Amino acid sequence: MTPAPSLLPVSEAQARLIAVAPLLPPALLPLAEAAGRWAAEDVVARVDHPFADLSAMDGYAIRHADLPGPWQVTATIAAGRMPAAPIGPGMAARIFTGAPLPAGADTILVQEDARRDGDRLTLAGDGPDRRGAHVRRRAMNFAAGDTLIPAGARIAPARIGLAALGGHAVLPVRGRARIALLSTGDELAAPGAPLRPGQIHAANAAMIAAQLAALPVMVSDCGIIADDRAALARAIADAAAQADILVTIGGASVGDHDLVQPALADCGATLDFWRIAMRPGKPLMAGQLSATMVLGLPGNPVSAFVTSALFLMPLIAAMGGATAPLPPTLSLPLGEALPAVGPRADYLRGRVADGRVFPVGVQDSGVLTGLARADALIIRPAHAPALPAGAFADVHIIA
Ligand SMILES: Nc1nc2c(c(=O)[nH]1)N[C@H]1C(S)=C(S)[C@@H](COP(=O)(O)OP(=O)(O)OC[C@H]3O[C@@H](n4cnc5c(N)ncnc54)[C@H](O)[C@@H]3O)O[C@H]1N2
Ligand code: MOO
Repeated sequence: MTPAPSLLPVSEAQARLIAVAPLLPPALLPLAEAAGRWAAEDVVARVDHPFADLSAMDGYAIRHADLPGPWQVTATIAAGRMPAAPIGPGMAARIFTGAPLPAGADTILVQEDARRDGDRLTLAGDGPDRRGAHVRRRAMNFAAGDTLIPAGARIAPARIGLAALGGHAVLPVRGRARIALLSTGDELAAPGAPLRPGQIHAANAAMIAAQLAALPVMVSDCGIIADDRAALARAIADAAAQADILVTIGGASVGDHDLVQPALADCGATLDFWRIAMRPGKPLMAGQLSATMVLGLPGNPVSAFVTSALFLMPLIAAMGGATAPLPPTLSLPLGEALPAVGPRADYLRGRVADGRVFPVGVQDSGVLTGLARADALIIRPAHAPALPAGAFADVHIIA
């Protein structure tokens, strides 16, 4: 048995990978295309929002000191127009949501609380409960010069809206990572292809491409390469030449037919690390071939999925400029007791229900049915003690 100390802890392996991840070149993209990328520089507001004190309701702009009225309505102000004149004591302006208050006004009387008779306005309900009621103050959202999206933050939909409000039509981001997927193994046939005796359908490339679908990537599936060192080396060299990240799948372990590492060496690749203290995913390898980052994922489908979630997806985020590329963790109470953990951190397939997380399915790295029902990975650190039901455990959400 391989002694535990030769296995690299997960967090150390992630840190090493992120430390050597090269940044993709910067680009300016229209707002709609920038969604899901990471800001390459701070995005700074070019205007105040709101640009002035605005009404938040349809009603009347008044002076709070004039309550309880009555008032003389002297003007009408719609959104998109500026008030023509200030209002003086006893005066009110008809105003609509989003319109700027006239000088002198400090409060909005909502129309449901007002009675209008010609230009005469009286209080019909409770009226505003405070000075400044229903007024959105100038720059209460942001002021010109404020940072709207810090460099390295993911550009989520609300941030697209924020950038548009702040005066931006294009955003500084980084290019999409070109990912080449190379599956290896004599036993693999393409999905849907007829099976020769001894063969199975290759599942991992399609699964990983789907896992990356929400990330800024261009995925090329370079197909299945037989367990032949020279053929594998040729395929690796060809695929790496066109990719920012080459992902091999299978052949990462120690068997006589696990040829990825020797084939990578034949191509002149350097190996940064191999074998992680995790289950599944132990045989993961990481290295570089010229400017291309190389990740060698284990072939077992659950191992491939978990190492993709913990290493490939963070690598893509790091190359895309993310300041926090690692998957977020959430602490949830366990739905059932879990045993103590050995020298490899355990990533159990779990399902969240009623605010608790339950292990789901057979926990074997070759059995995909459990993962297919899972929406979380329950993280059990190496050497962690047994936990009773109700104890908290960290999870990564994978759904
Ligand atoms: N003596 C040892 N044997 C193994 C060790 C070890 O430390 N010593 N590690 C085990 C662990 S842990 C894993 S994980 C696997 C990973 O091995 P490989 O990366 O070399 O993967 P393969 O042998 O190529 O395949 C493993 C398994 O997965 C199936 N497979 C492969 N590719 C695909 C694909 N694209 N789609 C679906 N299924 C795939 C393959 O047929 C095998 O059944 O090694 C252990 N062995
Ligand atoms: O990494 Mo392996 O997945 O433990 O079977």
